[in-house]
Amino acid sequence: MTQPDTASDLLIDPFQRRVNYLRLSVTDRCDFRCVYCMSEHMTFLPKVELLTLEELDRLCTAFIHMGVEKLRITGGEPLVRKGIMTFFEGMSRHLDSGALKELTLTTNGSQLARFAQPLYDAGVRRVNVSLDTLDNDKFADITRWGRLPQVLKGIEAAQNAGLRVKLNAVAVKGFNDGELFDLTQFCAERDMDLTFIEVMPMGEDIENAARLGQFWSLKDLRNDLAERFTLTDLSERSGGPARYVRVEETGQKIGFITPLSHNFCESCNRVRVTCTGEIYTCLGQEGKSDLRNALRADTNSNEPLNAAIRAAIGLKPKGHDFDYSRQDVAGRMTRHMSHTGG
Ligand SMILES: Nc1nc2c(ncn2[C@@H]2O[C@H](COP(=O)(O)OP(=O)(O)OP(=O)(O)O)[C@@H](O)[C@H]2O)c(=O)[nH]1
Ligand SMILES: C[S@@+](CC[C@H](N)C(=O)[O-])C[C@H]1O[C@@H](n2cnc3c(N)ncnc32)[C@H](O)[C@@H]1O
Ligand code: SF4
Ligand code: SF4
Repeated sequence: MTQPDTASDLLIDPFQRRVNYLRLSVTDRCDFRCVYCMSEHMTFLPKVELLTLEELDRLCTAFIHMGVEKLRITGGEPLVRKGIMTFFEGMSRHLDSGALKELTLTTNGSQLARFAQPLYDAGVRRVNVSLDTLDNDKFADITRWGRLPQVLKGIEAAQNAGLRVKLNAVAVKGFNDGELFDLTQFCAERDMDLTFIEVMPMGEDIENAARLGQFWSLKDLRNDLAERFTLTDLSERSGGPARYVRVEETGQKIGFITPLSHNFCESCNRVRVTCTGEIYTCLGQEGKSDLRNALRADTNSNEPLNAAIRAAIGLKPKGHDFDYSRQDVAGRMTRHMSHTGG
C-alpha cells in the first residue's frame, strides 16, 4: 500500500489539523558549531542510539502510508550521516509511486559539492541552505568551524545539478544587520529565494543574555528592506511559518519566519522525528513520544509503530510557548535546535 486507503488513515491532530509534513533529523552531529545552535564543545549521542538507515526508511514509509506527502531531512548536518545517500535513494520509490510529493533537505551546504548530483538523481528538486553572512571572517565566527568558500561551492554545485536553492539566514542583531541588501542581491542574482529567521530560544547551555542581544525583529528587518525596495505582501502560505513578500524591483520572493512575534500555529501541518526516533509534535514544546521501541517491537509488522505514531499525533499541542516579552527568555527550550533539526 502506498497511498492512504481511506480518510481514517490520515493523521489528524486534536485541533483538526492534518499532518502531512515530516521533518526527520538523521543525525545530531555537525561539521559546524553555529553559535545560536550549539555550544562549541557539544556532546553528541553515541552511535548505537541512532536509528539505523533501515529503521529510518521503515519509519518514513509508515508516515507516508498515513498521508505524509512532504519529507524534509535535517539534522545536525544531514549530509554528514554515513551512508545517507542510500536512504535518499530508498525514498525515491515513494516519489515514483506518487505517494510522496516532495523529498527535500535543510543543510549547511558544506557537503553539497559532493552530494548535489546524487541528491538530484534520487528525486530531490529543492534544498534549503543555511547561510547567514557573505563575509569570510563573519562566517567563520558564527559557524565557529565553517568556511564560506566551501559553502559557496556547494550552492553552485546544487544549482548546476538543477536543484532549486532557498537560503535561510538567521537574523542576528549586530552581526548580519549590515548585510541585508548584500544577501538580497546575492539571491536575486542567482534566482534563489531567501528567508530570514528570527533567533529562537533553544539549548540551555547557550547564554541567555547573549541571545537576547542577538534578537533582531523581522518587523524591523522588513522596514529596513522597505526603505530601498517596494515590497508586496503575498497571500501564499506553504503551510509553514514563513510569510512572503515580493520585491518588485528584483522580482524575488523573500520569506520571514517570525515564530516569536507572529503566531502561525493554527495552520501547522508538521511533526518532527529525531535521529533516535523521538517524535516532537511541536517545535516550541517539550512534549515528545518514543517511536523507537515501537519500531523495534516487531520488525515484521508496522502495527506497533503505526499505533505509536497515531498516539503521538493525538497529543499534538495547539501551539508554542516562546515568549520574549519578559527580560528573561521565557519558554526557552532546553534541547538544541540540532536535536530536532529546526
Ligand atoms: N516555530 C516554528 N518554526 C519553524 C517551524 N518550521 C520551521 N521553522 C523554522 O524555520 C526554519 C527553516 O525551516 P526550513 O528547514 O527551511 O523548512 P521550511 O520553512 O518548512 O521550508 P519550506 O519547505 O521551504 O517552506 C527552521 O529551522 C525553524 O527555525 C515550525 O513549525 N515552527
Ligand atoms: C538545526 S539546522 C539543521 C540543518 C543544517 N545543519 C543547517 O544548518 O541547515 C536547521 C536550521 O535551524 C536554524 N537554527 C539553528 N538554531 C537556531 C536558533 N536558535 N534560532 C533560529 N534558527 C536556528 C539554522 O540556521 C538552520 O537554518
Ligand atoms: S545550524 Fe546547522 S550547521 Fe549550524 S551548528 Fe546547527 S546543525 Fe550545524
Ligand atoms: S510552534 Fe508548534 S504548533 Fe506552532 S507551527 Fe511550530 S510546530 Fe506547529
